[in-house]
Amino acid sequence: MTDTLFALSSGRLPAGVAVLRISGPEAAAAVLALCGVLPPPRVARYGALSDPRTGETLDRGLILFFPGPASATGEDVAELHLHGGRAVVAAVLRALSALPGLRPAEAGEFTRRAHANGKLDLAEVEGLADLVAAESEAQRKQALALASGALSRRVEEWRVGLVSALALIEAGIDFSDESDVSGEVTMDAVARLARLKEELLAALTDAARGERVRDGLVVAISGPPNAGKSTLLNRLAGREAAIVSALPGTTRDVLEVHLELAGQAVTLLDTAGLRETSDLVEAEGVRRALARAEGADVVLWLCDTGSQPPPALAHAVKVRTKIDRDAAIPLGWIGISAASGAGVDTLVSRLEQEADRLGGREPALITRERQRRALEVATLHLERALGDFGGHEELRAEDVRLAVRALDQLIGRVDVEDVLDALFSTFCIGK
Ligand SMILES: Nc1nc2c(ncn2[C@@H]2O[C@H](COP(=O)(O)OP(=O)(O)OP(=O)(O)O)[C@@H](O)[C@H]2O)c(=O)[nH]1
Ligand SMILES: [K+]
Ligand SMILES: [Mg+2]
Repeated sequence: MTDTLFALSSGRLPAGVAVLRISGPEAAAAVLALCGVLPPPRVARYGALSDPRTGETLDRGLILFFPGPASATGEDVAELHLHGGRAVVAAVLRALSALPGLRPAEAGEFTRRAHANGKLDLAEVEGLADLVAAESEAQRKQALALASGALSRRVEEWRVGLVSALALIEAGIDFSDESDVSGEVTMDAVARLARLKEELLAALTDAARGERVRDGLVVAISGPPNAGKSTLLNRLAGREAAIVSALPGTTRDVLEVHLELAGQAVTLLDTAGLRETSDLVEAEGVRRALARAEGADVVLWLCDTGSQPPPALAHAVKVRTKIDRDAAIPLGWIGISAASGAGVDTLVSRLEQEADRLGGREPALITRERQRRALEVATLHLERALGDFGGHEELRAEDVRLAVRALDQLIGRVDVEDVLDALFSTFCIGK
C-alpha cells in the first residue's frame, strides 16, 4: 500500500499563511479526521481543524480536496491553508503523523509521485526545479516553458518523424527485391532524416544560450591595479562589497556579486589588478583574475590611462575610468567615473545590450547539460543514419533506432532513475 505523504509546502515560518499538502490514498480520510467534513472537489471550505485524539481545535483555515487522478500528483491531494505560525504548523503536522498510513514527505517526493503517475516527464520535472530556483525574468520564462512541456512536445514531434522514417526504411528492406520501389522509399526516408537533423542541430546551437540563462551570465571586471574596478563593483552592487583603497594590488580573491540586468541573472566578478608582481599571494590573485576573465561571458576592461587589454581579453568592453580627473576618452571606449557615477548609466546600458544579445528574447528549448548531451547523441546517430550503407539498410535503421532512444532518454522515457534521484535531491521538502 502506498504511503500517504504530508509536508509544509509553503515557505519559511512564521508567515501569513502556511500551506500543508497531503497526497495519497489516505488524503480524504486525513481531512475527515482533522476537519470532520470533506469539501467538494476543488472548492475551498473554511473550517476548524482539530486534533483527532483530543478533539482540541488547533487552528481555523481553508481546506481543499483534489481527487486523483486530476490532481498535481495524480493521487488524492488535500491542502490545508493555516495561519503561518510555527506552533500552529507543528501541531497540525503532529496530528497528521499520528494518523495511520501517513508519513512526512521527503524532498521532491510530491513531484516524484507526479512523475511516476505520468503527470510530468523528466524534462518537465527539470523545468519545475528551475522554476522554483528562478531568480531572473529570463530564468522564469525559460523554466516555465520547460515545465509546461515546450521541450517535451518538440521532442515528441522529432520522435514521430524518426519513427515514420524508420517505417519507410523497413518498408524499403521488405521491398528490396523490387529495387525501384525500395530505392524510392529509402530516398524519401533519408530526406526526412536530413530535415530532422537540421532541426536538432538548430536546437543544439541554441543550447549554449539556454544554459547561460539558467546559470546566469558572468561579467568580469578586469584591468590594471587601481583602475577603480572594486569601486565600480560596489557602485553596481549598491553596497560596499569589495575593499577599495589607494594601494595598488588591494583585491586578490575573486569577488562575486549577483545582479539582474535586462531580466538576466548576472554574476559580476571583481578581480585582482593585472601586473607583474613578486608577491606570491598577489601573483596567485592575478592568475585567478585572468582565468576567470577568460571564462566570462562579458569582460569589462577598466583602465584610467586607456592602455589596451592583453590579447587574451581583446574582445573586452573597454572602459576608461576616473574621467572626473581626466576626461580624454579614447575612441570606442566608454568613459566613467565610478566615484561620481558619471557615465555609469551608459556602461549599464551597454551591459544590458550584451545580456540581451547573449540571453535572447525567446526561451531556449535546451537549458541543461544533461538535455544537451542526450540531444548530441541523438544528432550523432542521425548523422550516421544519413550515411551510405551500400545497400545494408538495416544498419541505417539501427542508427535511427539509437537516435530515437537518445530522444527517449532526453525526456526520460528510459533510463531515468539515476537522473531522477539526483534531481529530486535538489528539490525542497513539500515540492
Ligand atoms: N578620482 C577618482 N578616483 C577613483 C575613482 N574610482 C576609484 N578611485 C580611486 O582609485 C583608487 C583605487 O580604487 P579601487 O576601486 O580600489 O581600484 P581597483 O582597480 O579595485 O584596484 P586593485 O584592487 O588594487 O587592482 C582608490 O583610491 C579609489 O578611491 C574615480 O572614478 N575617480
Ligand atoms: K586599489
Ligand atoms: Mg580592487
